[in-house]
Amino acid sequence: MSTLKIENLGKILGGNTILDGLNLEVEAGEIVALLGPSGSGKTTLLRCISGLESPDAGRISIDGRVVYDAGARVNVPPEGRKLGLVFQSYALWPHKTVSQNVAFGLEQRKENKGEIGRKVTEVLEQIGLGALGARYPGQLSGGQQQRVSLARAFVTEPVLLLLDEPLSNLDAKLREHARAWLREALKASGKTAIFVTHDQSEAMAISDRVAILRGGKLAQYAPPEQVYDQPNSLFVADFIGNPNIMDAQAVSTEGQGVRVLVNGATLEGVGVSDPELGGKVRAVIRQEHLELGQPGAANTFPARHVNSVFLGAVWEHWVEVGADRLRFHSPHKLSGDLLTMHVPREKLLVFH
Ligand SMILES: Nc1ncnc2c1ncn2[C@@H]1O[C@H](COP(=O)(O)OP(=O)(O)OP(=O)(O)O)[C@@H](O)[C@H]1O
Repeated sequence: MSTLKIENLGKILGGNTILDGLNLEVEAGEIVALLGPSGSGKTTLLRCISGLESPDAGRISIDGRVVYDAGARVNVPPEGRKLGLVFQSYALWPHKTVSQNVAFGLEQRKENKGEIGRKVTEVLEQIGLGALGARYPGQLSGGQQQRVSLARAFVTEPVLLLLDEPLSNLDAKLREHARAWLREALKASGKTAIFVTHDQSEAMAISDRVAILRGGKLAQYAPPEQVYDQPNSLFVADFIGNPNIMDAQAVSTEGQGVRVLVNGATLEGVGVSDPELGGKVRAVIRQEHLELGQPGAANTFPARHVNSVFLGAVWEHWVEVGADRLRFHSPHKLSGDLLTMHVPREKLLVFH
């Protein structure tokens, strides 16, 4: 049984369709990232799951219980959905200590005082804040405050955690550490979690599956490696990882393989969506799959070197091929104007 099941969810706001018959299932213990362009409906979806927003159509079940059903007029309020919410702003009480902040949800439920103390100590230990229970939020770093907000969500033993851009208030360096820590903490707790992020690497680093939204629908829902290596559409290929994209023409096909004409060169690639022979297609090459090749070798094409920038660990090089500018990385500086570029045939993705 899935911990979260969303069926045909619809939401209209200000006359616009924001969620458009969306379906999504999250298994127990799974971490799912909601990723998509601005305005694709990520926050609205999270708010509908939480009960803070009411959908207009469809059904939401949490842990096997229907919490929203448009047809049956079921709409369980947020506090009845057994959720843990973690906000971007942390939303901590400034005048309460860390322990008091974490205890708050349990006190609201009128749990036994001794039991509350035990649970708070346990969750603070678990989340690496054991020594900081007596401090006030103002005496903590951003990363520590984020941990408190997570501890506060954990302590109520929710069946599902909803996190709204949980790391976006941290500076870049802290954020990189925090994403590894957040995945570890969620996995150690065994909790099911769904989070919204604008950051692709964060989505991929933390989640088991990425749900990519486009116009209120699911564009692709798959593990991070699959979304990256096997995007199911040009939209997903382009959205994830900022790849090189060129106009091309499909010349012939053989099974999944497709031969394309790109800027005068004939290359072999993988057809993701059925290309029409002679028709216009788009050829996608990720930056790390483009490399220098030997003139005359298979799947190579000539290019003119136009620019290079040093990024520390690697050089980023820009080359021109016909009207296209392509980007690739290498550990070396480039010499020479005219280059031969190579792309392995399984790394050239062709979209209709
Ligand atoms: N109260 C509202 N009334 C009308 N339109 C709204 C309202 N709230 C949100 N919208 C619109 O709904 C769409 C989806 O918004 P939502 O915040 O869910 O997207 P998002 O994917 O989270 O975007 P972002 O990445 O920018 O946070 C946007 O076009 C937004 O302008």
